[in-house]
Amino acid sequence: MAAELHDLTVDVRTDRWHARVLTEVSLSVAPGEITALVGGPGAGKSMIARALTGRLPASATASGEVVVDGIVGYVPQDGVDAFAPGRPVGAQLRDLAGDAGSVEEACAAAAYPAEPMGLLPEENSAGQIQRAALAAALMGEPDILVADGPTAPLDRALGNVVWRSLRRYADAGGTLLVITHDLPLITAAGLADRIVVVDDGRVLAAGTPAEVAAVDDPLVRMYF
Ligand SMILES: Nc1ncnc2c1ncn2[C@@H]1O[C@H](COP(=O)(O)OP(=O)(O)OP(=O)(O)O)[C@@H](O)[C@H]1O
Repeated sequence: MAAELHDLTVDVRTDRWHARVLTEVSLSVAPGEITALVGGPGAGKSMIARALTGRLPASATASGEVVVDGIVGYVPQDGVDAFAPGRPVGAQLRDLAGDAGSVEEACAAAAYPAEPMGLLPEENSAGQIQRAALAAALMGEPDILVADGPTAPLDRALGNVVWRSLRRYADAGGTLLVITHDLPLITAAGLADRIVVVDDGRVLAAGTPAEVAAVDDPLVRMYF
């Protein structure tokens, strides 16, 4: 099932400030593909992920359209946010799964080891809790998975394991949007089917890696 944004504009307004954080963002994420969402700090990547998963902040007002059909899984930028505080991760994963088999399967896919399961979410390291959050998201058997930096706190070896799992998820028909700074790695490995580049809340380029690499824009070229 596809996930789409049509002309999404998002403003955030707090007591302290007001800003337009997304401007007329349109994008489409297709089943069976890995779509990599890239951009610099503050470009609007997480806001796009939050819009697709119905998690825009309360301070946000949005116009445009979000089209998402099916079960949506979400890996937050900080894996801790996928869990309630004060209860061991393993217990929370078991609550989600209902049976131990699927916990093991999801943890293996997310490369989340057994050792930190007895720890609270906030006691897991950044790289551990991010993998636990991916396991939790996979356990929901989502049609659409939006993962905000699932490999960001991982080293290359573990990152490769997680990327291979994400590839398997897409190959099985899943619709996958991944926010990542691993673009050189995943394009070299042929892992990204489509790339969306954002800057300052706007889509600068979108298409296959070859199409995006050919875009004549200095900001886009910096990624290749
Ligand atoms: N809850 C919020 N309230 C107000 N503004 C926010 C909120 N969350 C993000 N922003 C602002 O929205 C803009 C886009 O932020 P976003 O988190 O989407 O960036 P990003 O591309 O994911 O960046 P990074 O790579 O640093 O995580 C930024 O200017 C940020 O300061």
